[in-house]
Amino acid sequence: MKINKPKHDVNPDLAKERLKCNFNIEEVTNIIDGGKDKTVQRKKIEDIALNNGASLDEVPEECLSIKERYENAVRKSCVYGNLVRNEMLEITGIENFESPVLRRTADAFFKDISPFMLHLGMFVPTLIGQCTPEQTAEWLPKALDMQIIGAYAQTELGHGTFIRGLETTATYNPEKEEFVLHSPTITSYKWWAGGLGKTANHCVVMAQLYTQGKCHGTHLFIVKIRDLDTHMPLPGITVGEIGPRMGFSSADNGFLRFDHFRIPRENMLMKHAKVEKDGVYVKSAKHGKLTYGTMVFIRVTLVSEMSFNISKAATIAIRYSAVRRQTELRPNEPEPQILDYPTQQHKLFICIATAHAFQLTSCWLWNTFQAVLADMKKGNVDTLPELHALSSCLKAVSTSDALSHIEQCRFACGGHGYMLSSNLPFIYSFVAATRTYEGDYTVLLLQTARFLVKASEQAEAGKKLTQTVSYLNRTANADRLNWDNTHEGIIKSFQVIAAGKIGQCVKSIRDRTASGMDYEDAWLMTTVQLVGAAEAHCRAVLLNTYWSEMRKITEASSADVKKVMHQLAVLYLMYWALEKTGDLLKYSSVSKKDLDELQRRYEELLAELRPNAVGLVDAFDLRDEILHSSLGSYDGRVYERLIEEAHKSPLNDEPVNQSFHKYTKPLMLGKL
Ligand SMILES: CCCCC/C=C\C/C=C\C/C=C\C/C=C\CCCC(=O)SCCNC(=O)CCNC(=O)[C@H](O)C(C)(C)COP(=O)(O)OP(=O)(O)OC[C@H]1O[C@@H](n2cnc3c(N)ncnc32)[C@H](O)[C@@H]1OP(=O)(O)O
Ligand SMILES: Cc1cc2nc3c(=O)[nH]c(=O)nc-3n(C[C@H](O)[C@H](O)[C@H](O)COP(=O)(O)OP(=O)(O)OC[C@H]3O[C@@H](n4cnc5c(N)ncnc54)[C@H](O)[C@@H]3O)c2cc1C
Repeated sequence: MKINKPKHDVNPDLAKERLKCNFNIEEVTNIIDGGKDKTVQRKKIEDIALNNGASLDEVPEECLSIKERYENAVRKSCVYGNLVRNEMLEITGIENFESPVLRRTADAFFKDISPFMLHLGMFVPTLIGQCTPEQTAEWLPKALDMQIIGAYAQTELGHGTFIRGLETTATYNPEKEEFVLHSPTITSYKWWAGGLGKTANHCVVMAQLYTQGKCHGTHLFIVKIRDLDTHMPLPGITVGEIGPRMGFSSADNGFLRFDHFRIPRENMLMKHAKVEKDGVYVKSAKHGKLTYGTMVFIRVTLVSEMSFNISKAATIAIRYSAVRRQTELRPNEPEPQILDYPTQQHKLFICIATAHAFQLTSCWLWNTFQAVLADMKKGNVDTLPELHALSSCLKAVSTSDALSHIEQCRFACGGHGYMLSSNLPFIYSFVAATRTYEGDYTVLLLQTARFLVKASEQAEAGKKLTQTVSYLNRTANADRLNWDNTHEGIIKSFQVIAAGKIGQCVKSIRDRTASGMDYEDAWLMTTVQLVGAAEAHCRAVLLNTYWSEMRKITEASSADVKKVMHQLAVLYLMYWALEKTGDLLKYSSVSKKDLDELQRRYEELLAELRPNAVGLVDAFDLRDEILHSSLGSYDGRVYERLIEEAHKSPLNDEPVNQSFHKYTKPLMLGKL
């Protein structure tokens, strides 16, 4: 298999690591991609993106000013967007515009984020999910062809989480058959939307719909905000960029204020509800939250996005750890590679396993999502609450875990991991945002908790529950599980922990209401426990899904690949069992002896995986142009690249910086 042709000789330590690898790397790559044909397709698309050369920055993007950075990102986005439109979509098929493969090639162009990302990531999916067929025919081809560029403007300065509290109004005027969009307060400014500040000429806006004197709650509207020719904001629109932030530095997150801005009636996205010409409001949706569909879609895709980001960080940190040597173990012996330290393996091997766990879970979640969409097409919305609960907790936990694992990868690279040229700080700050956007961690776990409490009550009443909570049927009456030191035993114990925590929440709420509290207060007082219960449920789902999908997907694999995939999944189970020993002690009969045994086996497993560590990250098949890392390149020439990158610093353009003559010298001479 052709991967990453090295420009230089490969670092000898890294070369030796590759000789140690005892499984077929290409076979694992195919598993990750979802099949051999998918690998071939991915490589074809990557070749298109990478052969283009537009990704090459003469000056690293982080060394540019805010304006230059944005302008450079727009330049690259146009080249990239053109490639997506003219070449890549032909290969994936236009219906797969959100393919993770396209997302992956974007990283060859941007270390940070493209200002067009939200156009493809949220604007287009909203048109697909929220338009009538006539509206789709009107807007979608233009959006896919980049004739119009859109943003998703939902969050306001005063409200992100509580969508029902949004203040922007859309008031229908039947005489003119128009909606009037207005921002009545400071807190009603639209705030945060990616690409809105300078790039987009259209946006989807979430606003409170008023017609015939009545408010019907939040609905979506498509709004043209800039002239297509001059790009000037239209009269009645105030739009701009919200200012520098922790990451997302090459995109233009925006603010937007409406001053009685008029749009045609047809610009309300009317798939689930409409306003007739005379102002009559008609709701066709069978579920009240279908206008939140784009958020559910993105939460589903974020699980695979987290797998991709962890795999990047793990590749960088593991290749670096094979090259880096530090500290004499015994006098007069060479310093070991830092990858030989079990503490380093503990930080890093879980990252490889987690990337696999999230990838397999994301495929399973995607299939569940498609099945729910198919149900909804037939008018059945019964499966939506379970999908909402599932996508909420998996989004919350996958983004949160990804963030802490990526931080561990940075720690694992010592001082050099702090360099932007390592790319780890970019990956970290990008992923840090995912824990907040598209629904904050705590808020989404509380959504899952609502579903779990109801499910637990149904199990108590003897009702048969749906698949992801069916363990509540089995464990409703279980008190403490008899510890069973097998893989299935660990998974079962996580289901028992989840059931126990949910049961405890139900009990706390009941005790509190019994002592006179109203339900809302009892719920509020229990929310710390409810978040824990939803997290426990999510862990049970992740462990179970990873284990069963791994076994399915490796059924026809070679013995060596089966073995290493199995080892990774076992590592994942053991890691989480050891992380949650308190819960295991509370909800199962596990003893100190069992836990000591688990710890010993975990440490042995780290040692067993050690020879395959570099092979396992090579199997992610992340080309250097996508990794952008001085520490993680395929050739392992870490020190040469660090020096090369240092020379690119604009401060090295001249031997003496002018500030010496202006400030430092006068200070030295006492003339300041
Ligand atoms: C080149 C190719 C590119 C392809 C790109 C592909 C992928 C992209 C990958 C990565 C993306 C990259 C970059 C993206 C960058 C940035 C994107 C950021 C975009 C945003 O950041 S964009 C704003 C998102 N902003 C939120 O995320 C707000 C969170 N806040 C909420 O989401 C709600 O506000 C909530 C749920 C907290 C309360 O809402 P509420 O107050 O209205 O609801 P309420 O409490 O009344 O619940 C009544 C009943 O509805 C149920 N329910 C609620 N939601 C439901 C749903 N969605 N579906 C089904 N049921 C639902 C409840 O569970 C309950 O059910 P029950 O009654 O049975 O218990
Ligand atoms: C990089 C980035 C890009 C974004 N892009 C977009 C975009 O393109 N379009 C868009 O519309 N929005 C976008 N957003 C906004 C984003 O969706 C919101 O910031 C997010 O949903 C969180 O809402 P909030 O900011 O109102 O947080 P808040 O809800 O104010 O949260 C603050 C704290 O309060 C807690 N909290 C809030 N409510 C509850 C509750 N009910 N129970 C317990 N605790 C609670 C939270 O847990 C959190 O700790 C973006 C945000 C970021 C950071």
